[in-house]
Amino acid sequence: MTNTKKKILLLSTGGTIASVASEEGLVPGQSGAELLHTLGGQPYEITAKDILSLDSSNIQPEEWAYIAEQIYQLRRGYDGIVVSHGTDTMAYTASMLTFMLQGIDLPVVLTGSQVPMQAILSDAPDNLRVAFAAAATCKPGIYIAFNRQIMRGCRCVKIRTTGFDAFKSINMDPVAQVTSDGIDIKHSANEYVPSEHAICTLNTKVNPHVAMVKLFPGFDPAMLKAMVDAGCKGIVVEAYGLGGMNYMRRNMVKAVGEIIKQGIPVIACSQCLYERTDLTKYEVGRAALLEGAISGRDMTSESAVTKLMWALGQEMDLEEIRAFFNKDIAGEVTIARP
Ligand SMILES: NC(=O)C[C@H](N)C(=O)O
Repeated sequence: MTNTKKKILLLSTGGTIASVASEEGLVPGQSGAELLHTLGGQPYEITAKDILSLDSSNIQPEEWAYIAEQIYQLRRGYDGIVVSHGTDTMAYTASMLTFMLQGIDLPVVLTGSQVPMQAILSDAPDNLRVAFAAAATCKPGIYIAFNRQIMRGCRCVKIRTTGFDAFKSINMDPVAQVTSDGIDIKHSANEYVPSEHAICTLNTKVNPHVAMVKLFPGFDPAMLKAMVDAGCKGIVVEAYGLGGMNYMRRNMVKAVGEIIKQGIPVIACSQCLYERTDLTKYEVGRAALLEGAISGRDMTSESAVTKLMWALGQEMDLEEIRAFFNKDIAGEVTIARP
């Protein structure tokens, strides 16, 4: 008899899901095999591999590159991959994997939990079960599975510190959900993102010399210039509302213009979680646009900053980065106006 079970690879990286109590507080301590043991039997053939054991607060560009390499090198022979990961920076990792692994040819599903797997009433078993089901049935792509929803990774934001409903898919419905009878997953049409890459490519070059600044009334634009003087090669500004920036008294618009004239890209995103940036509507947005600010449109800040790091890693110049931000690489941005 042939074995028809789907083959899934579990890559464990740490996070609360794998954490155990220590005198210093919760620390990752459980292996992927231990997570699987607690979870119990699954209708898949699952292989576990521990690649990191970190709280995700410690996951940085070096770890993104390593995770991407592991996915790229180990993916052959599997129907899908689940990456167990801390929740704190999961949305950043998912976004960056989207850019590092363009044209990914199997589903890669990140998941984690708010309560360790070891705790009796943890959310970990449910999240893992849904992640495995997603890895077995979703179209190729990078996803986050959490609290019964499967979301495009590059659209996700962590919105809760402790609640089980920790992730929201921003400006795009979840690509799939667990059905109310709990038997299946209901997939939606926006699960599939056509890729320019016919084959999966691994490109882990990033430039982490970027800054992300949340604007607030009273912010001194000289700070922005100080960042550039300190070696910053690109800035994401979380501006107000549709992307507006102040020019009165403290002239943020002028500072942005001066930085762009030095060839340094400035991406204008919104502090608002939902809906898009539109620099054309108000004078305070148009002024920034005239100075050369690049609109982040409906991207999350997590996606914008990782896209910028990746673009700078490819040594794109200002105009190439502008063109790159006008393109949808893997479902992270809506280019056409509704
Ligand atoms: N819920 C979690 O996983 C939080 C943890 N500090 C982490 O991100 O690794």
